[in-house]
Amino acid sequence: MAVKLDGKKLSQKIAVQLQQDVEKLKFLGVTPKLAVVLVGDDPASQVYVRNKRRMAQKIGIETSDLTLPAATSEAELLQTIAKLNQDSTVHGILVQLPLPPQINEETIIQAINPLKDVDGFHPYNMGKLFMGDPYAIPCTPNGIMQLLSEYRISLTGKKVVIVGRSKIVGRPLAALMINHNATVTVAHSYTKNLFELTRRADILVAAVGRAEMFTQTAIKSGAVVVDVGINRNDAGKLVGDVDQMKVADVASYLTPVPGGVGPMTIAMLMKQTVKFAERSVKGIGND
Ligand SMILES: NC(=O)C1=CN([C@@H]2O[C@H](COP(=O)(O)OP(=O)(O)OC[C@H]3O[C@@H](n4cnc5c(N)ncnc54)[C@H](OP(=O)(O)O)[C@@H]3O)[C@@H](O)[C@H]2O)C=CC1
Ligand SMILES: Nc1nc(=O)c2c([nH]1)NC[C@@H]1CN(c3ccc(C(=O)N[C@@H](CCC(=O)O)C(=O)O)cc3)C=[N+]21
Ligand SMILES: [Mg+2]
Repeated sequence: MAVKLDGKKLSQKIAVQLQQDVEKLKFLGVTPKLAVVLVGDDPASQVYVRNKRRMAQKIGIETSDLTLPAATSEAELLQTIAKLNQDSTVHGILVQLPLPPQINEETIIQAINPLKDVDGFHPYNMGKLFMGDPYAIPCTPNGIMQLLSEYRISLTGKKVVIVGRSKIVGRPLAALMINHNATVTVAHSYTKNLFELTRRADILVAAVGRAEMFTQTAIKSGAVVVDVGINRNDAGKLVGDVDQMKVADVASYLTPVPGGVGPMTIAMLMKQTVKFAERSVKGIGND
């Protein structure tokens, strides 16, 4: 049976550390503040907003949630971002993706001050990441790396297959894992013979968004399996991209859904916000 990579447990441990960092900041007169902009009502984004609010409260981070109607124009959203960029009490800005079709995602991401870009999606931050010198690391990839590290799973020399090439998960994770000396292959909807490829992976990351599409036939015996997917199955239950029951028999380590990558994403979002707040105070923080 695979060992569970317990993201919920690790995220709680990180929250305790962050609580202390926030206390220090408050002593110096600074309260870390994260602004989250949600346009419309994407279901995965709503789960994110809810869980994020809960953890921020626990740590002592102030959050301001701006929910705009699905019909919001690009110009209106740009105005909202400009205000947040100018507001010196706001340390982190997150615009939830996907955005409605009338809004160009690239235009919006580029409008966020890269120094407040907690997601790390701005081309400046993506560029820094790909050059091996990140300023802000995207939260889901960062959470996966922290979780592997916690369980002493090394990336050096490992064959990694990432299924999915989105800007939220697949692309930045590939960059991070290259930076950590893994040999990385990124698969997507045009990949041929997908399971032949995934069966060769020492570490498989599933980030597709299709309920339980990976079964034991997709996995090498003893592989580490990271399930990023958040889907509803036919019964309305929250499930990942991996058939957990079947894969647990062949994998060495496996992230559960829920309780794996999701809580780590939120913990990394909190950590990045605190880091940005620390950088705004002279003399504390690492860089
Ligand atoms: N746990 C967490 O913290 C997070 C979870 N998620 C979840 O992870 C999943 C993926 O999210 P996200 O990256 O935003 O999704 P996107 O929809 O942006 O990307 C999905 C990727 O999967 C690829 N793909 C689709 N179908 C197949 C297929 N049959 N075979 C191989 N590849 C395929 C697509 O290929 P192509 O590029 O060719 O279209 C694309 O690259 C979702 O379930 C989402 O809810 C997302 C973010 C955080
Ligand atoms: N700009 C942007 N950045 C993102 O990082 C981003 C985004 N937009 N849009 C939506 C996706 C999705 N996402 C999730 C994060 C945490 C959980 C999460 O908390 N999951 C819990 C769910 C527990 C539950 O409530 O049942 C778990 O897996 O245990 C889910 C989904 C971040 N995303
Ligand atoms: Mg769009």
